[in-house]
Amino acid sequence: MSAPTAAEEDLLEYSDHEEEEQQQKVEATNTAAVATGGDEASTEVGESEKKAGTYVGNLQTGFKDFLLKPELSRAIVDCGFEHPSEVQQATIPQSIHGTDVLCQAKSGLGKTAVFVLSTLQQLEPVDGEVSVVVICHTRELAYQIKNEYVRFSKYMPEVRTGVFYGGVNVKDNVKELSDPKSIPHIIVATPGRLAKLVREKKISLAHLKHFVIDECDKVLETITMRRDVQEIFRQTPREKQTMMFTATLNDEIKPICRRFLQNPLEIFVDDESKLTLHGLQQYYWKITEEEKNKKLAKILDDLDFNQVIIFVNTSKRAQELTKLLTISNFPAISVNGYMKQDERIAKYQAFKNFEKRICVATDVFGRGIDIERINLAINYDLPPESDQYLHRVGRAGRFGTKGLSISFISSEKDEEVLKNIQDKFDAKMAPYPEEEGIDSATYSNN
Ligand SMILES: Nc1ncnc2c1ncn2[C@@H]1O[C@H](COP(=O)(O)OP(=O)(O)OP(=O)(O)O)[C@@H](O)[C@H]1O
Repeated sequence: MSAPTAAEEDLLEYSDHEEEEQQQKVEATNTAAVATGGDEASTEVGESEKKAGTYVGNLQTGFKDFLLKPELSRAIVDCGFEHPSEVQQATIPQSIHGTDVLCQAKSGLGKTAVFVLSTLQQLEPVDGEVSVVVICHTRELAYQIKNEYVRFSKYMPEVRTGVFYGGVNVKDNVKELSDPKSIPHIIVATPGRLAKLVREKKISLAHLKHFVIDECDKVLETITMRRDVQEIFRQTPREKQTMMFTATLNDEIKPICRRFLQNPLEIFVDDESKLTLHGLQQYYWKITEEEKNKKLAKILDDLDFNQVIIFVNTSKRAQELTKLLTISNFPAISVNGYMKQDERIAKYQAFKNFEKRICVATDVFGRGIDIERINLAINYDLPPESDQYLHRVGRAGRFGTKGLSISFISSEKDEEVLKNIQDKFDAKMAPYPEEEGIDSATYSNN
């Protein structure tokens, strides 16, 4: 097979969900389970898992109980983390010792810190050797994860982290990889660009110790990405730790994940209704397509939001809506697949820095993106499938905070998806109370 051209390579990375979607069928069962070695006859996570709405597990447990390196413990304190969340408590004690992990846990409850802390704890940096690879499905998420590594390795000045994704000049990557003194010990990458660098022997993964896939269901269900991941994986040593994370994991993708894993710790929220975020109020609003702009303006006028993310289903619609909002005096940022990569990252950073309060995005921002001040997520277009809904609304109400989501329902297809969401996730979605409004105290964290 010939190597892909630059344009093809860009296509290998997920941009907007119109490209590839698979309807997923998941059977919900009634246990939140931790199992090892692929044995799904599992043990329960613990009492705290059963309490609806809890995000911090046993408050007696502190990060100090994990006996992390002092330089890591200091960085955790600096980041303001006081207690590990449930998923962190359930996973870190084993993952810091090199156990493989397959982990499904709610959005926004700190899966990133599980693999960042576990890999940094075990890392012994050697010049010229890549020890950790983290793969994720979008460039903005790769950039965000790289920043998490920078934050937590603050007191480990010898550790270098690099980020590689399509849409930027490959020569810059090659330059960084050509000198042992600049080769990153930790690489965060999207699959297309990393596969290219591996294929062209610009990078050696012969010393790799940890292989992580974030949003693993998305990465592995998208055929092009799965092919790239396999190609990369084949270039890594057999003896290594492999970890995978997501909020949604259906029964079809689980066995595919397991092919990469050896005797893993498995953490599943088998009862999908437990994936609903309890700090998040969810509403739907049945309106026509033509009414959407007027109703959106009403929401933006009426609600006292901190930052809002508005999801649409195509890049073209993102651009048009951003333009319309801006001329209507709602200054908005857009992040979508039509933009040049450096512009996309700049907009992401500007929104994260609170330079604008409104962001119109496609599914480029639908998963993983962590912006603390977002307390309102609007589905201007409903996504075509229910898992994606869960990821999108999870951008509001991060780490147990309060938030609000409003979804426009304007077609028969939307009605169908709405029903699936309500059946699957036990989401208590109410009609949007246009007349009486919503008390801002119920969705503000101030
Ligand atoms: N123990 C903790 N204490 C306080 N804040 C935390 C803790 N762990 C994580 N956070 C913060 O919670 C937010 C959400 O974490 P993160 O992005 O890792 O969630 P996630 O589980 O990966 O979500 P998603 O499934 O949406 O990608 C981040 O801002 C992170 O810094």
